[in-house]
Order: sequence, then C-alpha cells, then structure tokens
Amino acid sequence: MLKVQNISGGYGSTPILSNISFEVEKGKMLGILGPNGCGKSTLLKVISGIMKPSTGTVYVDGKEIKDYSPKQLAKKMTVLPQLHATAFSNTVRDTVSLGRYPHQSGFFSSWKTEDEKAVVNAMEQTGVRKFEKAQLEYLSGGEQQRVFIAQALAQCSSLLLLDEPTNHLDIAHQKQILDMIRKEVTNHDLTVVSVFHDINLASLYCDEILLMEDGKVRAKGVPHEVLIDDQIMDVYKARISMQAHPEQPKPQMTILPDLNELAKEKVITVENIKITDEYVECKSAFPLRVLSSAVHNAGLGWYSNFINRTVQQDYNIYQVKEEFLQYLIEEGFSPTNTVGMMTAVHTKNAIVKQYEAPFGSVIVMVTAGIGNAIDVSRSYDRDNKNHVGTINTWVIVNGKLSDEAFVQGMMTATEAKTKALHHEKVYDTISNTMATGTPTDSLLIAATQQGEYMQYGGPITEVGKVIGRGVFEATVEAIQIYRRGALQ
Ligand SMILES: Nc1ncnc2c1ncn2[C@@H]1O[C@H](COP(=O)(O)OP(=O)(O)OP(=O)(O)O)[C@@H](O)[C@H]1O
Repeated sequence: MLKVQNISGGYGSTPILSNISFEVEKGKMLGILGPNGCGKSTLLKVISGIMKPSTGTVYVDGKEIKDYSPKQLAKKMTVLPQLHATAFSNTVRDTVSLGRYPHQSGFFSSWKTEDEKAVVNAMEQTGVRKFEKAQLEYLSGGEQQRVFIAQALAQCSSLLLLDEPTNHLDIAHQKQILDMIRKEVTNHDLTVVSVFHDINLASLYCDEILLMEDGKVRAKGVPHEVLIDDQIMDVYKARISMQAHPEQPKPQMTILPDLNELAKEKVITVENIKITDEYVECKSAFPLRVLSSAVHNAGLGWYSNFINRTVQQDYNIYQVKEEFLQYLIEEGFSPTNTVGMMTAVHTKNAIVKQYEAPFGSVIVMVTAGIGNAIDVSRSYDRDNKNHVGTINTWVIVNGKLSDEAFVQGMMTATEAKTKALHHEKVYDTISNTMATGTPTDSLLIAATQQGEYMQYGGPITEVGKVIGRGVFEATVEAIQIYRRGALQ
C-alpha cells in the first residue's frame, strides 16, 4: 500500500531525514516513535507530499505520489497534522464536511447521500455529533481534536496519516479514538501510519513500530521486537523498564525515576514482625516488592504490610476474597498496601527466624497445618473439595532481586518446604505416599530492593542458600509444633 524508498531531506540546507526506507501493507497500522526533533513529523510531511525530499520516492498503491493529482491523492490518503491552537470560525458539521471535498466536483454543489452518510457516520464514531451545530472555536482542545479526526474519517481514503492523534485527549477518548481507528484497520483494511509520543499506546494499537533516531530508522518490526529496554533507553536517553501488558501480548513501558529517597537504607528485621491472637503481621515503614500466591493481593506488586490471619476451622471458604477485604478494612489495614494469607493454625505456632547472609539478612515465617497434606503427583485421585490445613510461608529478603530471582526464590522455597515434609515423614493419607504440600499453601517472597543486586535465586546462589535452609528449618519446626497437638 505504502512504500517509502531511500528518503532524505530537510529544511533548506539542514538535512533532517537520512535514507529512510520502509513499507506498510494494506490493512496494517504502523506507529512512528522517536524523541522530540528526530524527524517524525517531517517524515509524515514527505509521505503526504506536503514536502519534497531531496532524494527518494514515496509510492502509494504502486504509483509515485507526484503522479497523482491533488484530488486523486486526497481520495487515496488523508493527513491529520498536529493540532495547533488556532481560531476556527466554522461549525463542527461544516468542518467535518470539508473532509468530503475530494469527492465533490463543484464545492457542495454535488452533495450526495453518500457524502451526508460519511459525515454523519464520522461524527458518530468520534462522538462529536452532539456538537455538530457548535462553533469549533468554543470546543475544548480534545473535542476539537475529535472533530478533526472525524473530518479525516469522512474523507474515506484508504491510507490515513496521523500526527499524534491522541494529543489533548483524556484516557477514555484516547481509547475510543484508537479502538475506532483499529476497527477500521481490522474490519475495512484501512492502512494507518501514525506518529505517537506514547510508547504504550503505539505498542497496544500498532501492528508494527518504526523507531526513529536523528532522522534515521533505528528499528522497525512488531512491538515486542522493537520495544526492548536497552534500545528504548538508548534512543530516548531515559531509564525505563518494559513489562507485560495484563491482557495483550504487547510490551508496556514504565519510566524508572531517579528519586533520592529510594537510596536511603531500609532494612526489615524480626522486630518488624508482630504476633497477636488473630494474625502474624509484618509491618514495614516502606513498601517491599512482593511476589505471592496470597488470598489478598496475590501476584507481583509493592506492599508494606503482610498478614497471616488465623481463622476458625469452619470458616466459609466460598466468599473468602470479599470477607478478607472487609476484615482488613475493619482491622485498619490498607487493602491496597497489604498482602493477606489465612490459616487455621493458631498464631502462637508461627515460626519466625532471621538468617544472616553475605548480602544482608533474610526473615522466614512459617505456619504449618498438615491435616490435609497431599502428594501432588497423586492429586488426580482426589475429590476437589477444600479441607482445612495449609502451609503458609513468607521469605523477606534484605536485598535487591531481579524478576527471575523472585521466581527462582519461590521454586527454592517450595523445594525446601517439600523436603521438610519428607524429613518429617508427612503422608498423604489417601494415596498413602509421601506428601509434597497441601492443596492451599501460600508463599510470599518479598524484597526491600535495596543493597546488593541479585540476578538469580536458585539453590546455590547466596540468597537461594538462605531461602533453602531457612524455609526447611522453619517448616520442620512448624510441623513439629503442629504435631504436638497445638492446633486450636
Ligand atoms: N519548518 C521548519 N523549518 C526548519 N526546521 C524545521 C521546520 N520544521 C521542523 N524543523 C526542524 O526539523 C527537525 C525535525 O522536526 P520534526 O517536527 O520532524 O520532529 P519530530 O520528531 O516530529 O519532533 P516532535 O516529537 O517534537 O514533534 C527539528 O530539529 C525541527 O526543529
């Protein structure tokens, strides 16, 4: 659909673009990214024919753009430049109707049903029909932007060139406009080339990304191939981290700020752990990075409080999440800053230990109810009912863990727990084989993210050695206490 070949050019004698080549297939959306001043808008001007390159060629549908008449080209291609504050004295409807000019023979003299349909449809899609009689100059920046998007859509061309289309729009309208453009791409084979400043929106909505740097193409490809931490940090000269999107296989970027307060030394010790009749609590003055399978706030996040709450054996497990949230609120815990587990084991049977390591200390907390212990390799033989009996484990590391160290730390802790069950000869009473855990065990790995950086958390790393030993010893002790009949 669009082929850009060896484009170089600039303003006067100042070169801006240098040997740019790429293609966009029909029905695809390409996002152009790059730092301020790298030449994104200049490239759009060359593609649209507004600016002549010093060398190179732009083809649309196999034909050079210079071989199209302006009207023919406007039927093929619509350009939405960056919105600048200007006073427009036109109504919204008239502004959108201007998009139909390539389809007119004499201006407005040949207004047809299909023109009317295109204008109304574009106003409805962009949510501006309610303003159709209003003067454009009285609309907000975001509303004006939507009117210009409607004008571009009313043109009904097969190639849309957009320069920061969501500039000025709030998140609901960013989503509405981009969802709508995406739908046109997917359902009606519209081809889109759009400049973005928001890397995350470009990643979410575009099939491919063209990353520019100093007037050149630094990379082009599908979002996960182009939006790589090191490459983005190098091009934008900013510290960032790429994370997985919760619903789509599209990487999302987070800025990593250089905040001084992060540098202050922060340490967790056994003094931070308090045991009441109702729960074991770890209260920190600062948030820790946590990966857990807890009841409340499972997954990866930052939290300052962890609680392991004792409940009665007849606790109604069907409304656990709602009830736990209510409990946290009543007890004065911040639901968004607390990770919560529950157990039928009395808090007085919790084992809390501190281990010193070369990088700092590690705190381990375990409560072990083994009345429902199972052999995971034989769980297919069981019913699906939940019974009382859970092993809850916390591992709190005074150190800085990578994502893989968090996951490896969980594996190391799980293996240590299973080894403790074997050491204590805990059996699955149904299969009559050695148990490996219980069906409802919870595990939490937390790290202060201060001090020594640890890339790995497996059994022979410094942190893995402490996790392995600590979880094993604490779980053995917790099982022995349980067996002494201390369960309430
Ligand atoms: N009309 C002009 N005359 C002279 N120089 C210009 C003109 N327009 C842009 N430039 C220069 O060309 C370079 C590229 O500008 P361009 O607008 O293409 O960058 P951009 O990547 O779109 O930037 P931004 O992200 O800030 O919108 C900049 O150094 C800019 O100052």
